[in-house]
Amino acid sequence: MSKNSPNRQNTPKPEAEPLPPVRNLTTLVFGLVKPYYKWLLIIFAAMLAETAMSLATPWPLKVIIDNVIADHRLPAWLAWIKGISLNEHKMYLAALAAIAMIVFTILGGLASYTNNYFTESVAQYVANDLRRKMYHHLLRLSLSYYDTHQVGKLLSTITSDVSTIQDFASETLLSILIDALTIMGMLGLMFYLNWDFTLMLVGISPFLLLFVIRFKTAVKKATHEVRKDQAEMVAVLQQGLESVRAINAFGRQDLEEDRLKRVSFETITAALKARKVKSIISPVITLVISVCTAFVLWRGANLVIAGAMTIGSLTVFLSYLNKFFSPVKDLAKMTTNIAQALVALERIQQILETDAIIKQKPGAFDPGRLKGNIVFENVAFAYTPDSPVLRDISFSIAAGQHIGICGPTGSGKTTIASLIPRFYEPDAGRILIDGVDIKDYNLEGLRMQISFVLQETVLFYGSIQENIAYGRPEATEKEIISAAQKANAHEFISHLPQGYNTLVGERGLTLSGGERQRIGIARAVVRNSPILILDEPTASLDTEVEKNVMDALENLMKGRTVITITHRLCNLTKADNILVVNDGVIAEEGKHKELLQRGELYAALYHNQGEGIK
Ligand SMILES: Nc1ncnc2c1ncn2[C@@H]1O[C@H](COP(=O)(O)OP(=O)(O)OP(=O)(O)O)[C@@H](O)[C@H]1O
Repeated sequence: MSKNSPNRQNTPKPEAEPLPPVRNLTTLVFGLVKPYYKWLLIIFAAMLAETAMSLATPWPLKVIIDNVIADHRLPAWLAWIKGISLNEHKMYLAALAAIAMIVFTILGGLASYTNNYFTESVAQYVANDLRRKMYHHLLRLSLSYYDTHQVGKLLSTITSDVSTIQDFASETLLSILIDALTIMGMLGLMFYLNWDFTLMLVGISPFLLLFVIRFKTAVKKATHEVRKDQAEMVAVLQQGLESVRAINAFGRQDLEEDRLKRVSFETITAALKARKVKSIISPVITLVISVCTAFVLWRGANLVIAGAMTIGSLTVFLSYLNKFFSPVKDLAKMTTNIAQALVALERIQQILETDAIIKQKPGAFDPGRLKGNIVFENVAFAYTPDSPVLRDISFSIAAGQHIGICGPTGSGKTTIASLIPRFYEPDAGRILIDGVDIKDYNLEGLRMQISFVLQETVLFYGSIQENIAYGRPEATEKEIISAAQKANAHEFISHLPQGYNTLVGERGLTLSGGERQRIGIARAVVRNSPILILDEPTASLDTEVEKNVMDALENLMKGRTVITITHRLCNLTKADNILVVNDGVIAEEGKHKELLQRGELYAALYHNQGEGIK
């Protein structure tokens, strides 16, 4: 069975998810925002301006209360107004305070606009970079990674976790910084207005902070659970929708719905648990705030009566008090967002840190066009350490030879072929092409020399033309048409509504199995690589269609080294050599007739097929 078969993809796989070290998160974040440092500088300047304006807003009120309504001494910076007569200077002051209020608001608004716009830009671009970085990485991982990771969960990280980071960067992060700046500015001004009140506030803050930090750990743990369950849910949905044909065929909609029901309920339970933890923070902080405000009101009233404080100062103080606790409260609420962002970052980091990459040797070189001489020397391989699939495989194929690989199902035929383009690495032994270990070639160059026609040809969404040219995008229209002719596909393509421009693949026109295979063959013709691997290319076709596809394959095979994996032994009668694989070793080797005469495994397989599948 080919590795791309839906059955294999749909088997739920165990998933190990160790958390990455947090120190690497800083490196990740730093690397992500570094390209946008100019925007960050603009954001920072705008943030300072916004904070300054927010701090300045209550001061006109103080001037009105203390210097216009009451007769307090003018502060030094307003002394120049004194020259004007008393009544006039009061009107002057009132107008000035009113204008100042408007100016502060306008400047604050402008700063906030700049802030928001640039922060959103940074967030969008960082999310874009993250998505692309992850996709880039995922597309280059060894196929063994996908044997143990569900695609649905990966999808969930690329979409949901990246959006969490984006929202955090565009909304929460900005607020946290503004809040922190505001708190610092306010503390300074509050000390200036009345230091003993301020000391009291500062005294409470560490307790609040401790409380918030203590809860952050709990919230983060709960958030982790929620995200895990959500990803599980996406995996179930993705698997179900992808297999909708099989589900309908077996009438097992109920089973799939039950699967979703289970994970969906698990998500609810985890989300409610997380909410329970989060909900404690807000009421506790509100209580602390109201106790402080009550104290300031009581003590402030006493001070004003005793003449130790002006009403205007008390008003500014109260307004700051309100403002002081609002960022503190926000910061507490943001604990949740911070926890969510950290969890998302960790999940992203986990993907980016996976080094299940086929390693490129230093000095690996592009082989250029190979002749196609293939040698396996004592190759052993296992997908999982405790169950070896290939044990000691040695064979050689001369350039231009056509060899067949057959054997009972599950004996390791497809695995042998997967090692040649290095989809997986052998655990022992080596593979040479044209006398050089394939590890010495760079991956891209090596893979360029190999074409596949598999049991099912995957069509990508796009035109037939693009699909044929998938393995060599620079192919000309003439080359594409000539390839389609060699693949016996030109005729049916010409009859399609838009010919070579007809859209196929998901949401496009559906082609029959035989038509898809011929597109697959045309694709291999266009790629024109010296090594060709055919893995059961006609297994899913009926005899009539198979003949047509076989003719096309004959055209494709000319002048190339070809490895044909097949159960239909009658397709191997012309092969230069046949390897009969059994239980991870080569049990027999020879030409069709020789193997039949020998009367062992090959002969048994051949006769088991009733010699009929001819
Ligand atoms: N991705 C994988 N992860 C784990 N085990 C795998 C994987 N692919 C194949 N195997 C196992 O390795 C063994 C050999 O599989 P392989 O597909 O190479 O056999 P095959 O001879 O091509 O089988 P078939 O004739 O059914 O296509 C089987 O036992 C199979 O279950």
